[in-house]
Amino acid sequence: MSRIPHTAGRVAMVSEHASPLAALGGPDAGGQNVYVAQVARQLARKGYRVTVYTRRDAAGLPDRVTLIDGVQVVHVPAGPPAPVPKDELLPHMTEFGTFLARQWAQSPPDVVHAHFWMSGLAALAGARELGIPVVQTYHALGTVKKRYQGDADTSPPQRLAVEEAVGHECARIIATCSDEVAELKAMGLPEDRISVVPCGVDPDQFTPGARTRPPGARRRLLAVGRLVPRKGFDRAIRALADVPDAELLIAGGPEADLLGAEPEAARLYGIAGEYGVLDRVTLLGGVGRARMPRLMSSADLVLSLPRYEPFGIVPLEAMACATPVVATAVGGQLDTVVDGTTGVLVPADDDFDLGAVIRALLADPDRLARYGAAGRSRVLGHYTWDRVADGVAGVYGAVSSIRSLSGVVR
Ligand SMILES: CC(=O)N[C@H]1[C@@H](OP(=O)(O)OP(=O)(O)OC[C@H]2O[C@@H](n3ccc(=O)[nH]c3=O)[C@H](O)[C@@H]2O)O[C@H](CO)[C@@H](O)[C@@H]1O
Ligand SMILES: O=P([O-])([O-])O[C@@H]1[C@@H](O)[C@H](O)[C@@H](O)[C@H](O)[C@@H]1O
Repeated sequence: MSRIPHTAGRVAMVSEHASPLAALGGPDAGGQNVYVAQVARQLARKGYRVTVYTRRDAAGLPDRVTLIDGVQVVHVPAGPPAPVPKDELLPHMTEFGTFLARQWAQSPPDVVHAHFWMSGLAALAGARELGIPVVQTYHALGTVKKRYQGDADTSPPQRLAVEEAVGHECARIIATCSDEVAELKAMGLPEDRISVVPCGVDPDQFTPGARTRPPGARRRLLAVGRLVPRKGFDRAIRALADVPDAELLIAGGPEADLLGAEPEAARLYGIAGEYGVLDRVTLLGGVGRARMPRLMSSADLVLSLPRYEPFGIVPLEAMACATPVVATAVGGQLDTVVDGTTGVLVPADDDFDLGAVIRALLADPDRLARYGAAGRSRVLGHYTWDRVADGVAGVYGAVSSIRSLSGVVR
């Protein structure tokens, strides 16, 4: 592709805790980081100039980093220049918003795209006086998190009210799936200001690979995500007890040699011990982006078993690798995984006999191959980051003076 002149418009993305430069798999680094990095890259390819504002979480970071031509990442001073759990960041959003207001007064973007509720707050603080339109993507909703996590939810108490206020004030909300639209409507947010644009996958990075393993090797089940209880890795471990000829790999968390200090890793190994499958479960720790496609292609099945999931990028990555998915019938997985075509949707409730579903699939190579091929073709048709960026650019065009160049600049 030849170098593209940047003519389409200036986009400011605000992603307070989720940097496109971060390593993935920890409690606060996952899908939002991937989304921001990928959409920013694709927009730049289409001719937009994108600046991503994310919190400075280490003293030595440069003020500004070029991600690729057309995408800059700015490290915003807001709170201590050290890691802070995202649920403790709210008090630093005033400083974040003041920084944005100062930057944008000097050099205003055409549109601001805020990611997560706290970014919405900071983005509106920076953009309000200047009249710059703010587009909001929540990635996760406090109402849903509270419903499922109850007292275990460590979000600050202001989250629900701020989330709602941001939704009322922003120019447009981008929801990622129909389930999220229903949740937003239940919050009282106006449907006519909600656009649905899903998340995506890079089909050139995530490609089908050889699934060959040495003779006699166990069948491989894989689960991937931030190493947090709500991702349902415990369900995958319990199901493994009913699938005698398989191993389960779990990717997520810090680097493998630091897993020992991770309470969630200890909890999962404890469950594996209790169910007698310790010798067949391996926690890999955080797996880098370069290794992920090969890992996903090496699996016979990817298990995505969260109790709730706003969207879920992991099933798309598996499908792009032609690996069938067993997923809980929740959130965005209801849109992406087609039951009986690209995988199997299972109830999120713990009593369901997951082992039986997995055994039946592993015993049927034709079905696995069929589901894998259908998954790949589904992501190519609906879920590439390139398409996602077109959808996002369409929303920018609707709320700002940016002329949408989707489909023109390639
Ligand atoms: C609870 C919640 O808020 N979930 C949402 C969150 O992402 P959340 O982080 O929960 O989950 P996702 O499955 O969407 O994304 C995880 C990403 O991290 C990657 N990964 C994970 C572990 C690892 O070791 N290495 C690695 O690269 C995965 O390959 C994937 O690309 O925002 C996403 C983007 O809106 C949504 O799709 C999720 O529904
Ligand atoms: O699951 P959760 O704790 O609400 O919040 C998550 C963040 O911590 C994570 O960084 C991000 O990638 C996800 O999109 C999601 O927003």
